[in-house]
Amino acid sequence: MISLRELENEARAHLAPEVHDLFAGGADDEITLRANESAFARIGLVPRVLSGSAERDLSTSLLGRTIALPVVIAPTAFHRLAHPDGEISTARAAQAAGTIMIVSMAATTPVEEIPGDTWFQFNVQPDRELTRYQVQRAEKAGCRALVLSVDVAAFGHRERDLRNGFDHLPDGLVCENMRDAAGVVRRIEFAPDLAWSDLAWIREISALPLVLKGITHPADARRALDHGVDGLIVSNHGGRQLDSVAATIDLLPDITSAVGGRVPVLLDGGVRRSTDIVKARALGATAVGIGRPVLWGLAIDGQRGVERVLSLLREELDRALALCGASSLDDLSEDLLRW
Ligand SMILES: Cc1cc2nc3c(=O)[nH]c(=O)nc-3n(C[C@H](O)[C@H](O)[C@H](O)COP(=O)(O)O)c2cc1C
Ligand SMILES: CCCCCCC(=O)C(=O)O
Repeated sequence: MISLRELENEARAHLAPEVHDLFAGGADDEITLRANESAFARIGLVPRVLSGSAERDLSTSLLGRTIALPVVIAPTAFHRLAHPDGEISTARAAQAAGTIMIVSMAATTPVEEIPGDTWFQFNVQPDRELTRYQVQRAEKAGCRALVLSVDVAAFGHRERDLRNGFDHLPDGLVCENMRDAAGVVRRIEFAPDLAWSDLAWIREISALPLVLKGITHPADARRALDHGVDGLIVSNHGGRQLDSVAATIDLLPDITSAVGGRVPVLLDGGVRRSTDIVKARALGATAVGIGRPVLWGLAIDGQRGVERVLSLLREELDRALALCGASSLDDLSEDLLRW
């Protein structure tokens, strides 16, 4: 397979239809889901030539670490629905590619068993003691940052899942990171009362860097900086929460300009080609996250499938940099774009 698009098509044959829908789907009319990808296509590149960029450096620095390419694994639930080795395979592929995996609170593998350079994503639970336990578990397991999803005041209305009646995991699979201190698997709940003032409490329970995922408004980006967060992820949850949220690549410039380089800004949603990464970098993102492509690779061929996803992006990105006349990601700036 020679592109993420081909992998996406092939994955359909490797998944039960209702699981494919669970992974592929978005909220309501899936306007945001489609917009994420189509917005990238609306931005044109204006490459430079004769710049002598014989060698390209694809690495970037993120929260004190160097990653080999500016692509991280966005947190996605239920990897063992895609492949029996689930999150372990994903993590090994991320490790082989020299990048970070953000482990989901809804992972089907305990965070302690997931190897490599990991961050831990969580939603604050109404039972704050459960959240405290999860966060401390992740820290003890060696995760290097916490990613708090802030776009989950309620659960998105996913009509494909409602139509398919997909409302629980098959026997034998559970959200392993939802176990409480007694080992009981608790249901994921939502906390609409979560507020900026709760960030201080999260700081109290963990010393790890804190990244907010699901920032879309520049005023919220500024507010997050006032609260001392360590990073932001511009995300609309891959179109799975509030439908009609603007495409992330369209939201990015206002956020990076509000942040002014004070903390890293990542973007996820619809990244399927290296030219999408070039556009995000040119608009100030440090790195991008990929969600569904990882699940497609995993469904097709486990660890090797995810490695293929990452190596395709790496090869494409190296070529795109050469064709843009860039030697490193820092050479990508807004003047290479035409809106
Ligand atoms: C099947 C699936 C499960 C997801 N699970 C989570 C999750 O557990 N936590 C979270 O913050 N985001 C979750 N997301 C959202 C992703 O982290 C990410 O924002 C989104 O997938 C990016 O868009 P993309 O799939 O177009 O790359 C999920 C997305 C998908 C498709
Ligand atoms: C009630 C189960 C919630 C799983 C959360 C995973 C997620 O965020 C998603 O988009 O799916």
